[in-house]
Amino acid sequence: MRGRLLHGRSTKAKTVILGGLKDHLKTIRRSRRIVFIGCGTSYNAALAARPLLEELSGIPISMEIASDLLDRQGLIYREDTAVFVSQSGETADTLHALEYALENGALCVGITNTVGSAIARNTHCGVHINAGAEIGVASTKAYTSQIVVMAMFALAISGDSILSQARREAIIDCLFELPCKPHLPTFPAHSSFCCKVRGVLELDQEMKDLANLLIAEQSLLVFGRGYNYATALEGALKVKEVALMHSEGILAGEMKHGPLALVDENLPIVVIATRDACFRKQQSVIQQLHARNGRLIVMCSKGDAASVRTGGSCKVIEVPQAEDCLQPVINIVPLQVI
Ligand SMILES: N[C@@H]1[C@@H](O)[C@H](O)[C@@H](COP(=O)(O)O)O[C@@H]1O
Repeated sequence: MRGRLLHGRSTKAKTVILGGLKDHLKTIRRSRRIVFIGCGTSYNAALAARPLLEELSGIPISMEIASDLLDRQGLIYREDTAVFVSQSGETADTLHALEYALENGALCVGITNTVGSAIARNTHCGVHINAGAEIGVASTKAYTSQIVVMAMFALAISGDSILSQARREAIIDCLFELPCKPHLPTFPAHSSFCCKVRGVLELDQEMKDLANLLIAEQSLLVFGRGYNYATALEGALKVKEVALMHSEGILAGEMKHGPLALVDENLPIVVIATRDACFRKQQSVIQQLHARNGRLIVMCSKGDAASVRTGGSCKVIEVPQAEDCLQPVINIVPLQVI
């Protein structure tokens, strides 16, 4: 992740300025709902940002996979804000969904990586994620940058409510602690500056060793919930797209309603259990998977290995801890490396 994503957009005064949105913020805040629309990785990035968007905006947030919205001719109202998330800005289904939302009179916002793309040109306003070119077919740095931009979008529309001030400031502080390349003039000059993304990239060799163990497997499940449900979907998507191996992202809260039937001592299962409001629930999921002799790989926050080994042995990946809503930016990295 590059520092230029934040450049000039987030300040030491702890405010977020998104120039491409400033003339439309009032309309966005008055929306009846905000609908996020995308495909693949871009959809997953919006899903990762949804809890924070709901928390800070107080506006109902819906999620639409572009092709499904079009298949159903789903409802879009003139009082809606429709946000189109796309790395390339050219994905056919997302573009058609944009035409559809424009016809229905919604305010259309683009979040893209490609200046001058069709989505950037045809939306009313928007934000560029400045992630740099994605070379491979699988979006990686664009994913983490999209989450960061959507967190900044949430901060920008949340206004200046006193109630959420401490939360907003903690998120802005954490944004400064994420990047690998701290070359910004606006970066705080304190000595405890830490690059959390660099911290997680240090797991590179460990993840490659793990990948070698998984190479002969037929399938991999990834369990996540809350902020990290999207991490489970995106981790599984990367394994499919890049390793050409079957993989499924599973909402851990749905474990009892089907997925548990697949658990045995052979099928590898990644459980994302970093510290947040869902941690205890994930500990209970781990216990239930252990009870079925599941072959577990648990991702937890640094220092939590003992708390996740409850009731059995498993491989543990410890990652740096970030603010809960930005933890998906850290947690996806080991899965991308796999
Ligand atoms: N293989 C790519 C995915 O990696 C990408 O997530 C999706 C959406 O692309 P975009 O974000 O450019 O709209 O398109 C393709 O399916």
